[in-house]
Amino acid sequence: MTASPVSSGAVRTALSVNVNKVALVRNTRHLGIPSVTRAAQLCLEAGAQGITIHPRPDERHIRGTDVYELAELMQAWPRAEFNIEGNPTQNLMDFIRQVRPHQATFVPDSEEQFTSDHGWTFPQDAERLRPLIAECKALGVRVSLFMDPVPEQMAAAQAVGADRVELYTEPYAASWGTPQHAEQLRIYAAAAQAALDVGLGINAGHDLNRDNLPAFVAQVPGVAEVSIGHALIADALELGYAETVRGYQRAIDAGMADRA
Ligand SMILES: CC(=O)[C@@H](O)[C@H](O)COP(=O)(O)O
Ligand SMILES: NCC(=O)COP(=O)(O)O
Repeated sequence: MTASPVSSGAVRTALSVNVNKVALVRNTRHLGIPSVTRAAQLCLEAGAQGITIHPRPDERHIRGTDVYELAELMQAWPRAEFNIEGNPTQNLMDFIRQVRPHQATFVPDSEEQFTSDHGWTFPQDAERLRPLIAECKALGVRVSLFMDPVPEQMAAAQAVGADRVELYTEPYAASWGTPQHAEQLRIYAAAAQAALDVGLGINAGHDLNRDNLPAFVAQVPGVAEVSIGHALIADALELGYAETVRGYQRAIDAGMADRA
């Protein structure tokens, strides 16, 4: 599913479900359950507009086999998007070359990193990213750069060839329910506007959930995609995938209804 990154008010925020944590549970036994492809299928049937994975080099959750099995599954869902995240200086590019997903999200994680916790930094990262971005785009794969919400960094992200930025939203999520929430929204809105102003699309992710999602979608302009995994899969353990995805869709719809 694509969205225009320019007319922020017209952008429909797509939900891309990250199934990393289904794989994490699956990997604790040699039984193949819970199935990652079944989880993706059920989420897509319930209305998710995409599936996201982050095949880390240590295969702590998503394994190489998952990448190819999900790519095959996505063939049956031509209106949905496949988003593969990773560090392009590690193992990501081989998957991109072989699978050609709709989107590659470049994340500057080290191999042993506990989870993603920061974005790229310019100008330091520009020259090593530029050829890798160009290769993805030559393969017809959209490139999104995982970024901290720093307005001054957005022009450099565009200049290196990115199509979109994914705003790293843990600081926003951590502010939920605190006096800092309003200020965090202003920070992310300014970063998103700076990205829109240079023609970048806006994605967002990390620690988003049903509670903090509506305000983010309402107050941060032009969010084309949210990729959500940890909290959504946790909710699905209680509610099931279908009801959970519908709940997250309602949260997005509520945010869009409140857009200025
Ligand atoms: C980039 C990001 O914020 C997440 O998509 C990432 O996939 C989280 O990785 P873990 O699921 O390994 O914590
Ligand atoms: N890019 C963010 C993502 O895919 C999932 O992050 P989280 O919801 O697991 O924190």
